[in-house]
Amino acid sequence: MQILSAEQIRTWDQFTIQHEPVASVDLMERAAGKCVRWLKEKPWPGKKFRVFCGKGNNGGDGLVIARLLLQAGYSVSVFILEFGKLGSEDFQINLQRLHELPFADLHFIQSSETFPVVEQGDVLIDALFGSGLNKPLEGLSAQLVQYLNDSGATVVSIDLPSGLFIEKSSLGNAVIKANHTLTFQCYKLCLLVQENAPFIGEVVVLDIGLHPGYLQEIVESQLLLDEKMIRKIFRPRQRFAHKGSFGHALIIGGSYGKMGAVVLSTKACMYAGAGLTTTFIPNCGYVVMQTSAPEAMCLVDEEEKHLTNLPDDIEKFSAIGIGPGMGIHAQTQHLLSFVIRRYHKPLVIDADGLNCLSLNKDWISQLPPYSILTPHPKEFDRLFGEHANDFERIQKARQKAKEHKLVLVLKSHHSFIAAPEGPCCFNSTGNAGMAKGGSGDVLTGVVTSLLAQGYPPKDAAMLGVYIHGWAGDFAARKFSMEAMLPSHTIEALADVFLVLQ
Ligand SMILES: NC(=O)C1=CN([C@@H]2O[C@H](COP(=O)(O)OP(=O)(O)OC[C@H]3O[C@@H](n4cnc5c(N)ncnc54)[C@H](O)[C@@H]3O)[C@@H](O)[C@H]2O)[C@@H](O)CC1
Ligand SMILES: Nc1ncnc2c1ncn2[C@@H]1O[C@H](COP(=O)(O)OP(=O)(O)O)[C@@H](O)[C@H]1O
Ligand SMILES: [K+]
Repeated sequence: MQILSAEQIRTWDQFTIQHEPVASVDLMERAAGKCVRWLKEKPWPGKKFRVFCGKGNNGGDGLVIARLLLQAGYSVSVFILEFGKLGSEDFQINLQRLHELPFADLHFIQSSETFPVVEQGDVLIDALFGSGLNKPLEGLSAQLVQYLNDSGATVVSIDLPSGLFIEKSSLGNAVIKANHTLTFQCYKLCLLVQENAPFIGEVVVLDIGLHPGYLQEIVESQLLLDEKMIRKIFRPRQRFAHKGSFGHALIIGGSYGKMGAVVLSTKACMYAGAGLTTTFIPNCGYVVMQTSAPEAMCLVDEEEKHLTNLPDDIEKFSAIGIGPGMGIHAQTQHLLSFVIRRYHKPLVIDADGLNCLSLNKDWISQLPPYSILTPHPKEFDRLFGEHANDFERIQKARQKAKEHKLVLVLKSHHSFIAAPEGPCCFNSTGNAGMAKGGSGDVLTGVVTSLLAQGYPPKDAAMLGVYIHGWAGDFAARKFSMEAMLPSHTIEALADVFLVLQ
């Protein structure tokens, strides 16, 4: 699914109006109709709707929703936030239509004294502002948003939680805290970033039938990964394949007390299909590794507790994943520098591998082209400097991916993948049960495995991130988000591949 800018969404509306063709007010009717259909499917115990409208087209949507709910027999009150300006054309038309209903309960909010009493069981429909927001809310609008947020009632936002910017940070601004966001036609950037988690609640994308022809006219710049895209990347195993067909992966990691990380990566690498997997670990981890991952071969550093010296012939490996649990000892940093100089194919670098890189930033420009780095936001900031918000991080990831020819995976609920070429992607799988130490190590193993199997680096990152989250979703269904472990995510890769076949 494409992720469009506010400007593109406006143009898409206009394109639809022209090419379907459909009158703008009828498109609004259709959009609101979809919202009402969704609302009707829910039980809403109080069944009392309070619709808050601005005077733009988002408010227009609110008026149509109110009318349709009224006609369906629900109890509805409408509150229009008054700015002293005339509403948009479609707003005015729909205000008139609402007035024509004999039983419309309509109010205008002109000051905080006229804020209505809101009860906990009420369902608030937030149609104050949508994609037309042009500055942070202030004055009466901001007060109303605060008032509604404090009410404790369930909030359903139409298109966007009011006050939320689509493409820039809204941190510190007055924004509606929605329980559900019914957004039109496509995902928007603001609904994918971690920092907006308090505002967006459950996101439902409603197909309002915008004209598909428009999508052929635009250059794809950011996508939300979906199963269809993943199936295009995934390559089923050939019948006559042998273990040599699926590459030989090397996982480098571990230190005293952190052997679990490299064990998880190693197992994930095998479960994701690598032909052969070798690990390079400090001596203290030998028994641990051989016992917990007997299918993997084990190379052991002479040093007991941390990594120091690799054998010279690392070029023979089809892919190398480095970092899980390896610590940042000076000798381990040196080992990373050796790998960067000696190995010429793309690397996968995670966790302490990234931390070692942060301590030696000039190595970033020396990384083999198309290496895959998988930082979480803190690791990302250590590498590329402090960022005030997620939008800045995403922008920086795009820039650094191009500048250094890297594939950057910024991990989060919707992990973001930036590559030197082509559209950037957000992931759509995964759940909060994966917010547990070790989940990242599993991802390292999966991506290294796919790289070893010959997937191009960006594909390995996209497929890896997607199936990692998908496996997490299977694990959560089986064990609950609370009790699931990264080990369960590894085992659930089996469920993913069974579906993908
Ligand atoms: N045909 C269309 O264009 C469709 C539009 N739709 C709805 O239209 C919305 C966009 O409508 P609009 O472009 O009219 O914009 P909005 O309704 O989001 O808001 C714009 C209005 O609010 C005012 N405003 C913006 N920022 C403000 C601020 N900080 N403080 C106070 N006032 C502010 C503007 O001056 C304008 O009057 C979408 O979010 C969607 O809900 C849907 O009905 C689908 C079809
Ligand atoms: N709430 C969540 N929703 C979806 N995925 C999540 C969530 N929390 C964590 N994850 C995923 O789990 C992994 C965590 O990685 P990381 O932060 O490196 O953890 P660790 O280093 O402890 O293993 C990432 O791939 C991330 O996308
Ligand atoms: K809204």
